[in-house]
Amino acid sequence: MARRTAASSYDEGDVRVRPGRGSRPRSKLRPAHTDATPALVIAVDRGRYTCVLDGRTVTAMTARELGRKAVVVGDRVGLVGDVSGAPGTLARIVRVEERATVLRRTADDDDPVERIIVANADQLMIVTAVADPEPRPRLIDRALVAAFDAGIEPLLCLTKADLADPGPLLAAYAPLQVPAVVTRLAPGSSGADVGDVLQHLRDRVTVLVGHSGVGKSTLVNAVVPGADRATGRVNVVTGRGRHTSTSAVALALPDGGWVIDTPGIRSFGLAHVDPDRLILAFPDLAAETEDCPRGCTHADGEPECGLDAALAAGRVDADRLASYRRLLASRDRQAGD
Ligand SMILES: Nc1nc2c(ncn2[C@@H]2O[C@H](COP(=O)(O)OP(=O)(O)OP(=O)(O)O)[C@@H](O)[C@H]2O)c(=O)[nH]1
Ligand SMILES: [Zn+2]
Repeated sequence: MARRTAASSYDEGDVRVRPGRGSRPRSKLRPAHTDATPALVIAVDRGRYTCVLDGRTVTAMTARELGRKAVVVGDRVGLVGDVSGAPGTLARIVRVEERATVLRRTADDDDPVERIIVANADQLMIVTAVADPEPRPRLIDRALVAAFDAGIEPLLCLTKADLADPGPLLAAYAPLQVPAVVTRLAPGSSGADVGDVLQHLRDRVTVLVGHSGVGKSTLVNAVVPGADRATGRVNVVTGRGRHTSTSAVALALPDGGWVIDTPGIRSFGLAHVDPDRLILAFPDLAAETEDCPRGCTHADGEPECGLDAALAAGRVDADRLASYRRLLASRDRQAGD
């Protein structure tokens, strides 16, 4: 029985399982690799992991003892072997630290499995153009739900404010009290005037999501000098679309913090989202659900939902409740909708 427990913990990929204070012989367990060097995974490409430690870049592969556990961008790992980063060297990842947050990408036609794409992000920047392409509020809603569910703080970024007034979109999201920033093309330049975006990014690990053409690469180039993310829809050299890579990559911000660009995310799987968890992101509303019937989803039309009583009594704001319920309902829509 005890053996099964241990084996299943290993299946979870937790290679840091330690013997319970000398109660079992050490030799039966994996080496603890107390000498492993801590590093951060910033890119993944065909079984090779780009890691940074002490400001240098080291290429690594996963050690066999990790089993099938996936290592993703943002993971904090332990490295052994040659960690010099010298050309041609390859270190080994022997452990993956417990993840504070995980962001999942929904299953789609190309890949039927829902996968973790980024670990340990603390902010999700949802990039939307105010025009060209037109905003897609349902996608914004779904990204917000994914963020709230993952315990990652959302940040709304409205780009191309030189083309249209961001006011209506800001107003539409105001009841959710999500922080928002606005960017535009800097006059006479192809670069973005990123305004106060930087101050929201400093010292944080921010994942960027947004559909094609919203100006995500333009934004990354403006906040990470030298990032050299390709902009524009088509690669002029190859003539092909430039979606050659679908994996995330972390880029260091000059003043501390990371931005993680995610070319692969088209939408989020929300089927797993639990209403009891989502409402925790709305403490004012959550306080009104204590007397809800068991199993109440707090959705529109739920009999005797405490939120309706609170609304009738004027204890909650009607726009905020409507926004919350709209987000809740976005779980039931098609992923790409
Ligand atoms: N007018 C205006 N155009 C912008 C702005 N930001 C980006 N663009 C333009 O919008 C187009 C798309 O920008 P990208 O940065 O490549 O967009 P992206 O989101 O990275 O697109 P994908 O890589 O396809 O996902 C480019 O032609 C940019 O020059 C802006 O603030 N205002
Ligand atoms: Zn309820």
